[in-house]
Amino acid sequence: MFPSDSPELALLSGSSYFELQTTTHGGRSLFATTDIAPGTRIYSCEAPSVHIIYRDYRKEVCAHCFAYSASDHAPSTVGSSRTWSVKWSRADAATAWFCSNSCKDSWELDEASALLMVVDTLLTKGQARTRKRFKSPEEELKVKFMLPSFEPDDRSITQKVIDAAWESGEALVASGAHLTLYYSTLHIEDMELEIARSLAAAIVHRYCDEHLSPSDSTSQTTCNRSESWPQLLNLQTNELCNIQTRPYMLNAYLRIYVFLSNTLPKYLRKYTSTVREVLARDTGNAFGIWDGDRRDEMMGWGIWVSASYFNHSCMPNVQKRRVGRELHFEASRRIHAGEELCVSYIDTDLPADQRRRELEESWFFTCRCLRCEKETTAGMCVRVAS
Ligand SMILES: C[S@@+](CC[C@H](N)C(=O)[O-])C[C@H]1O[C@@H](n2cnc3c(N)ncnc32)[C@H](O)[C@@H]1O
Repeated sequence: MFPSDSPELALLSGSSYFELQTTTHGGRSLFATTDIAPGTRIYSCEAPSVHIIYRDYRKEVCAHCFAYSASDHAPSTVGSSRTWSVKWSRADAATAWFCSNSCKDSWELDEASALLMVVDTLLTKGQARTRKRFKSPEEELKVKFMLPSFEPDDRSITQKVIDAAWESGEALVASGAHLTLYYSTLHIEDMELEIARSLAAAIVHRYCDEHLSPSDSTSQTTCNRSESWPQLLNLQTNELCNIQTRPYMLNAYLRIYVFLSNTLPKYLRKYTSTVREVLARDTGNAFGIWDGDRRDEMMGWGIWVSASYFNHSCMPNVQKRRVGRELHFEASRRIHAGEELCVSYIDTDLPADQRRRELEESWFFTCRCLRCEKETTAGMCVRVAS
């Protein structure tokens, strides 16, 4: 059971349909405290604490409600360009697009919004400053050994190795001349820039949360970040299994850390520990922001902190639906008091071995849901019998 002042309980205390429990098979999970009729909205999570819309979609996805202008349901006001026409722009900042003036107004109420656009432009300019060529093979070699590097099939990754790699990153950031050379020859790639943008968004939100006056903190301006930083930190971390599965990601993470540490304005640099903290939690806790129900295109992703407490089942009883910025969770069948409330993270029509592989490779866990347990047991019986 969770103490009454635990961050998890504070976060989920609004629901009369469930309680948080610790399971033997899959960490913390939500359990029904009452019988629930099909179609009942069990929970809504207001807005992501961290999110990113990929650059390629910026003109087509409303910066506030994530409506997609090129979807089948787009209103006729969207012209042949298939982009939204309501804009927010400023000389030293990236432009934001909206599906309506009311979305623009709501977005502007959050004081982090304009700052994010300024930081976005700094990052784009920063990327251009990382494109210097090496003066000589010796210089290239020198830069190569400034940070540790991991190969795709590296089997040596332990928590100690990861900690040491991050310490090297911090030392490089503190190093002056080495940093200047490393940074200018980084050649930050577009996907790394996207990750850097999402981490910069988390940093800006932390900064704004700390610098909002107490009177503001109860106003509408903070409603988009009702789930605060300590609650995000309380999410399960997947750092070790993520890096053990994809060691090369650590190379990218360190490069992004150095890039942000040297690109962000000085007043944001004190928050660069956010980079590792978010990267340890986004894998396994983030939800994709998709274009619609058909899930053809992922336009970005976000962490809706309280929504991350729903475990997975290959026979789910809860359906997740995004409505604008909100995530809604509804009973997909009759649920009895005491049942675990689960959504599905993957396509549950896949055969057992494919589901298992996808959950292990992309979500880093072996599924212990009732269906998988049954199918595994049945498989074992068949193997014994044959
Ligand atoms: C989004 S989090 C869900 C909340 C998590 N249980 C916690 O304590 O923070 C996903 C993680 O929960 C666990 N999990 C979720 N569904 C599971 C399942 N069906 N079988 C085993 N573990 C599961 C895995 O550790 C997975 O990485």
